[in-house]
Amino acid sequence: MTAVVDPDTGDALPPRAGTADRDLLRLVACGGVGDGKRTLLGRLLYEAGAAREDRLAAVRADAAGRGGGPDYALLLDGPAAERERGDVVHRRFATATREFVVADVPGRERRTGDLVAGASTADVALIVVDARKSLPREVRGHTHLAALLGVGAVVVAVTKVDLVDYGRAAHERISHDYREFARRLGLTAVEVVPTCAPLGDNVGTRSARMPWYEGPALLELLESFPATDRGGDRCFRLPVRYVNQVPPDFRGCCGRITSGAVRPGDPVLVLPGGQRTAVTAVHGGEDDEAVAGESVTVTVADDVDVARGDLLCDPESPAEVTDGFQAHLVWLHEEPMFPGRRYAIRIGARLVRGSVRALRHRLDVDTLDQVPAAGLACDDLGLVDVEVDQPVALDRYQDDRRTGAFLVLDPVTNATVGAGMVRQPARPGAGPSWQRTDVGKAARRLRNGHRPGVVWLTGLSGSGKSTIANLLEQRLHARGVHTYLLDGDNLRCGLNSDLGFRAADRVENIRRTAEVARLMVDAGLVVLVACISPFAADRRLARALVAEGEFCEVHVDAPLEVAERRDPKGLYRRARRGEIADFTGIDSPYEPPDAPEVRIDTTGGTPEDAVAELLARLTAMGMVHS
Ligand SMILES: Nc1ncnc2c1ncn2[C@@H]1O[C@H](COP(=O)(O)OS(=O)(=O)O)[C@@H](OP(=O)(O)O)[C@H]1O
Ligand SMILES: Nc1ncnc2c1ncn2[C@@H]1O[C@H](COP(=O)(O)OP(=O)(O)O)[C@@H](O)[C@H]1O
Repeated sequence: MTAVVDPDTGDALPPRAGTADRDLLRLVACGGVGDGKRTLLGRLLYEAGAAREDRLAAVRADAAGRGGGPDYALLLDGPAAERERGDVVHRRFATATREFVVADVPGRERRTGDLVAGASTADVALIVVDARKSLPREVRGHTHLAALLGVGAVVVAVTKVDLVDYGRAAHERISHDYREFARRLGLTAVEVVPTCAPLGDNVGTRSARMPWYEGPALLELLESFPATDRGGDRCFRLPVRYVNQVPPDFRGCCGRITSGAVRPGDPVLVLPGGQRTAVTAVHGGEDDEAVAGESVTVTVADDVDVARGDLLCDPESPAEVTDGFQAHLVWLHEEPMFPGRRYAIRIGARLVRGSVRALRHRLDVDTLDQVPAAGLACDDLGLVDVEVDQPVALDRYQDDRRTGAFLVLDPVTNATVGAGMVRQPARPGAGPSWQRTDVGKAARRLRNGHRPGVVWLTGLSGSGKSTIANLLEQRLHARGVHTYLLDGDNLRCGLNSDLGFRAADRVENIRRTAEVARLMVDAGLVVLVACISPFAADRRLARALVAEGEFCEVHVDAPLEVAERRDPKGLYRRARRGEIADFTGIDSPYEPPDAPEVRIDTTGGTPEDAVAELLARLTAMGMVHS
């Protein structure tokens, strides 16, 4: 067999001449640590004739040095950095009839994010199970995720059958249990192949040592699967990455077709706007036609409004336009996801702001149990309700894996923090929308004679928030400013009396407080908030709820030793004695603000000094008249 392979880089190389018309099959390979996945993949490369000569020589030298059989796993020596980091490695190789891309998912404990990266484009999951084991939890987890990510078929390679004397029983047991488990997930296309990778049994060719097995060898099986679904048969979708304007009148919509095909004359719908028009020209395809996977520039008739981030689609079967959807969300970041926090969300070519409105449950990927949860930690998977600030066009993931997937980004760093699959768009307008009232903020401002705003004091317990806020309110009140002080302790006596001090409770505490502050700003007040508010993301949320210039973040700064020495309520003492858990600064974190409008060091001056400084700042912001 001839082969195209780049096991060094794992990069998707263009196929060698003569292989261009071979069907591509995308595989995701996973298995537990020590289950023999690397040896099997190495042997698969070898059987495909895809191993490099110098690497084969190294394998032979290694075997001779050890005085044992060849270690085929050494053929996989992929990019060192990826292996060290434990990232997914992509390997491309080909046989005479077929080209393969294998996403090799590391068999480590934390793997949800890896699997999402490897499986979201895969056609077939190759799952490795040690013949001596029953179905390990991780195999169940891999299968669950593969099903969720739309991988249509599974090949279970039962490895190490030599260690069960090539017997039929282990194979039959695994085969039965696995099919039963997969059926519950709706996965019915399951093949099971018994293998011994070091000796090559049933990898490239059928093994004489297992006459009871009548199916094909692994490579034969993989060669026989239907080709990768590139989306060409589905309805047309083109996320517009940018609009190329060339005066006086050329306007091309540029992007990569994710599904279907497009030709001049085709009617198209521009979403989320909803304008209907027709394609006048397609640049970038062949013979005026372009199909899924191709990057194109499309021009349309009429002077319709098309902008970067829009979705061009087939009017007969359009994507849904919505400002909310239910989705499976995989969290990929060390900082947990909590409902209410604001994120950037990328769907297709569109980038919007939004948040998880509700976390319905966390899914235990191994047991399929739905577990109640307040947040999602790194590698957790949950079912969530997402709401976005502007309407977006999307499909259900099960209908289209490209326009039904989205990424969640940190709004400040732009790092990817989550990946999701749309399960169900919400009915447009199903959620409540803000009702405009005739007496608005502007009218109240006129009547009050000052601008409204939020003075948000954050800091450790005992740093001085309540003392300063209280004194500031007295001064403002004396000057005729309409104020209200929201103190953490007071809020926790009523509105937030159901909340404790775990991270998720604090997030909800600050979300509610910020929403109340927003309403009070709408009512024309200068709102003083005195809450520890230990997480920067939540303070950002509070800021984002009011208009530019209406938020003044004040870091009431005292080192832990000072706050603890003051201990006005005796809480530090109790926390040190272990009577109070999750106490800020002791066993719960505090993230100081990077760039607050005001930082007050309370180890120095008096509360009066602090208030004088704050008044000056609020005067400059127009909340107070001098
Ligand atoms: N475990 C623990 N950690 C921190 N604080 C505790 C805790 N248990 C009780 N208290 C008391 O609750 C007050 C803090 O409530 P907040 O609503 O400001 O906290 S937070 O913003 O949700 O973090 C806080 O008030 P201040 O001392 O004024 O900050 C304490 O009086
Ligand atoms: N410059 C200062 N600003 C505010 N409080 C101060 C200052 N110096 C000393 N303190 C004292 O520190 C304590 C702060 O307690 P408190 O205002 O209840 O803190 P917090 O609301 O942050 O928990 C009070 O006893 C206060 O008198």
